Amino acid sequence: MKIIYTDSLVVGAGLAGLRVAIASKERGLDTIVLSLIPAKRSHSVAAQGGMQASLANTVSGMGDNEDVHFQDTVKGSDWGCDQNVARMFTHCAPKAVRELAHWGVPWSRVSQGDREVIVNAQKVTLTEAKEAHGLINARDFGGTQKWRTCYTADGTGHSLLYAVDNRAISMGIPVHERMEALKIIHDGKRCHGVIARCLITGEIRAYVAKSTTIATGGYGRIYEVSTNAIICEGIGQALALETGVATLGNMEAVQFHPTAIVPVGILTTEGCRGDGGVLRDKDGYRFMPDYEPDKKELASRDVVSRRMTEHMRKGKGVNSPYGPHLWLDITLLGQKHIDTNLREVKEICQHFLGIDPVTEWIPVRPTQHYSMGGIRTKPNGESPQLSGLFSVGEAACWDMHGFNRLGGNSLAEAVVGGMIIGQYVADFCEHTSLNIDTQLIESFGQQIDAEINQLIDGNGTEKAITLKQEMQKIMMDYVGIFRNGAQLDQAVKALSELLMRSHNIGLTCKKRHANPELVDALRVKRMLKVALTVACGANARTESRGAHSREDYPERNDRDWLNRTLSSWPDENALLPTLTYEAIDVMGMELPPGYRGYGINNAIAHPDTQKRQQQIEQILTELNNPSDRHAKQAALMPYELPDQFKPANQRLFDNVDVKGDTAK
Ligand SMILES: Cc1cc2nc3c(=O)[nH]c(=O)nc-3n(C[C@H](O)[C@H](O)[C@H](O)COP(=O)(O)OP(=O)(O)OC[C@H]3O[C@@H](n4cnc5c(N)ncnc54)[C@H](O)[C@@H]3O)c2cc1C
Repeated sequence: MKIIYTDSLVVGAGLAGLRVAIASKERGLDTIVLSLIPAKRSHSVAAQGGMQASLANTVSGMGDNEDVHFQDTVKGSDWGCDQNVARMFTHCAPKAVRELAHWGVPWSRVSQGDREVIVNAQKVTLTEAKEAHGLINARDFGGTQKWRTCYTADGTGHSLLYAVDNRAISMGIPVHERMEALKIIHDGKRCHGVIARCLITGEIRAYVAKSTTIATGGYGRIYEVSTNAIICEGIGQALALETGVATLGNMEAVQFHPTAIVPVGILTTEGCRGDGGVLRDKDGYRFMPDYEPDKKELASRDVVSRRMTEHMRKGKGVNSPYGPHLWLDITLLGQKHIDTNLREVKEICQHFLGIDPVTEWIPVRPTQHYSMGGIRTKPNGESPQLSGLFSVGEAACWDMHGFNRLGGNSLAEAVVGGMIIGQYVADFCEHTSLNIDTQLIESFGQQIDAEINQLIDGNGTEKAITLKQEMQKIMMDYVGIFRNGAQLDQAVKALSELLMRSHNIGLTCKKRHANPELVDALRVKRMLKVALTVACGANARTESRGAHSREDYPERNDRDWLNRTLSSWPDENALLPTLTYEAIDVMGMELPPGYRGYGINNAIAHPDTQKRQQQIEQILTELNNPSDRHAKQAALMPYELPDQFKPANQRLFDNVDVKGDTAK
């Protein structure tokens, strides 16, 4: 087995992984990136709508800053996030957007003067300031108080990934494509790299490194219908899980996006609603204002997806051969707007539905979209259990999203998280040395060899693709938008049986090199373990928080459940994960639990909430300069950041007293 040594190993060439690799390389470290596919085809490229950062250039973003973005993120998470991390993130997001502009991202820009937009289905004129002309623009997205989502039409992920990958190429960072990481090399305390398999030749290689960063994206494809690319199968999470040491956080927190097209599940961006599109039922009636009078279509995604499902359950969905759906109406935005700002959506509608969204409504239904759960890390991105193992982006539970992430906060997490964690990874590499017994490396390589030999030479009778499809259906039917104990019990039982059956997989094609059947066989067992962490976590969490919605426990229960689920895998033969819980300390919160401002207001309070609220009031009254928001925040909840990111962000209208909504 070939052994390749490096300082900083990054598994995953999406936005998050590449950004960490750039940070390592900038610090002079030898850096290698592994990817299933060419970097520019990573799933980040599919992101449409935009990236949140509180630049406050546009008139509807005036008054925005880190504090407002922080509040939106914490409320969006249904108080499930790590508020320290949300602070690190919101502070650095404007810096990341400007850095990306410097690297060539053609952000949509503000044009001074009047422009007509659609707000709440009405034409409204916005007047952009002369001073803002040419600065980075922002659009409205769900769950935010300000227009904060920076965008390049509806191809934001494409622009970002191309710019970041081009930057990585210009720095000479090697991406080893078609290399699939299958096992983490570790000694129970320290991570030493991965064993990977070349998808073309079948060669098994060891990559041994000072730091190993898992940036493999989400696990959406454990579901039957998902907006995710087909490679988003959760193998990164499985890598960590199979160490038996590293934990996964909040795996039950799975987001359903309100507007994927029916039946195939391709996304139409939240930008459609952000720009003024509305949802209609079978009668053409705009129903969201009845459910959410304040935010309407722009409540956060978990809320809108549930409201849509409720409405369809009342018989208001449009019947189709593929089940009921609702309509997304963007006709009111007009051809020019759609052609310039939503052109990918238009093409998707034309190519996959044969309709023109300029004149016709789009059939949509909530569909699996995002993984809030992932490899649990500390705020510096490192696993609390395995030193040298880092994780970032959708693969990780860093945890800035809690139980629901806001639209536009994920691209931002990938680049901002990559920017910050990249520095911690580089620090780690600079202060550590490679010291590993080569026998340990060989033993992990032999485990993968043995697994492949068993599949090829054994006489198993199960088909990997069948097990995968059964798993995907179980997840869709029983671990979806609305969950209940009876169905979750069924899901756990059925998934465990599938896991048992996966030990008896056999192959029709016995080739060791490029062999999709072998790839599926290696993955499905891992995917099933990931699926079990989701189903078991959901079954155990007897409350509703963010995207985790229990019909039998409809309240958010801060008293008993203000915590993070940690899953680990006890041993190779186990059929269920072990769950433990990490408390979220209310007394350390800058923003104690409260009402989100949308959705149902039914939380059972945590006993410390009132105490912390009083403590905050006390701290604020004792401040010398209560109008200095940086001093205020530092007094309430100081947080760590690498030095270069600490300076305050500057905004065009910093010294202007902004009152209320400036739309006229
Ligand atoms: C259709 C769609 C639209 C979206 N639009 C938006 C948006 O407008 N705004 C927003 O904020 N978010 C959006 N998101 C979410 C956002 O795009 C993703 O969360 C984000 O891009 C994930 O980036 P990442 O770097 O973590 O992972 P990815 O971009 O998924 O990259 C994962 C990488 O890991 C590699 N990999 C995976 N497994 C292995 C393995 N075992 N071995 C080696 N390599 C491996 C892959 O090859 C890939 O390079 C959207 C998501 C979807 C599905």
